[in-house]
Amino acid sequence: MTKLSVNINKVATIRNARGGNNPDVLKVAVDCELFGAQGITVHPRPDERHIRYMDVRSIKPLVKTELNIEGNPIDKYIELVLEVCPTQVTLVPDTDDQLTSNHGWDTVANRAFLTDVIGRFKEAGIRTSIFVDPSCKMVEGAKECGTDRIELYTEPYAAGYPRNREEAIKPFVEAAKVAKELGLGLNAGHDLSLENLTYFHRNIPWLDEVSIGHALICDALYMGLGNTIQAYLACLKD
Ligand SMILES: CC(=O)[C@@H](O)[C@H](O)COP(=O)(O)O
Ligand SMILES: NCC(=O)COP(=O)(O)O
Repeated sequence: MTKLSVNINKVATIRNARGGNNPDVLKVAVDCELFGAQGITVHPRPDERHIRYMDVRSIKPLVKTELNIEGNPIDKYIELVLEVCPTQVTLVPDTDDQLTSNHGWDTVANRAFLTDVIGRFKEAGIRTSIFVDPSCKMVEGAKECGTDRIELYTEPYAAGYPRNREEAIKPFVEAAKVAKELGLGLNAGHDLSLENLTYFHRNIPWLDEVSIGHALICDALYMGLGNTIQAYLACLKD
């Protein structure tokens, strides 16, 4: 079964535009679960322009499914994750001024650092995932770091899908096969949508989780949050 984790960063972005508490990010997290989401993802960035560190602290006791905290493991992020103790932590190599995540880790060059950080989170009982490009070498490198899972960075798949989906999926299937052979859990995310999700899942049915934010929140403007979550869940049916 592939779980749907809803990334609520975009909800926080709208709230932050006016400085008040509308929409209420905490209520949205709870409602996503009521509507069928099997996880909540948050991605706090150092400038807190999306979800804030304080939001993450407040969300933890409310989430009844799985809380996934994504981000670059700088010191204050590591402290936050160890304090909140989510179900899963996903390490993403973002720079501070990045518009959004746009690449995975070089798991070979950063092996010592990643091994150390992964070890600290696992010692605290937190499942770990490393965000990687669809490269067999990077998946093997992630395994060497001791992580439980990887998350495939799916933007290139989403970008290539309208032109040639057979070509776009190829490196992802290869990387996913390597992950499976190595016994790594498998997540995927970035720019997945109602257009491209079914095909991705059909070709990699052993996916453990997808985390989806941007397209899902955009769809919810037209379809409503409940209908939208149900539509995404339907793409993940076995
Ligand atoms: C790692 C990843 O791909 C997502 O967390 C993505 O970066 C969403 O973040 P924003 O919606 O805040 O851009
Ligand atoms: N890990 C990917 C994620 O959480 C959401 O990415 P997107 O759907 O907002 O591009």
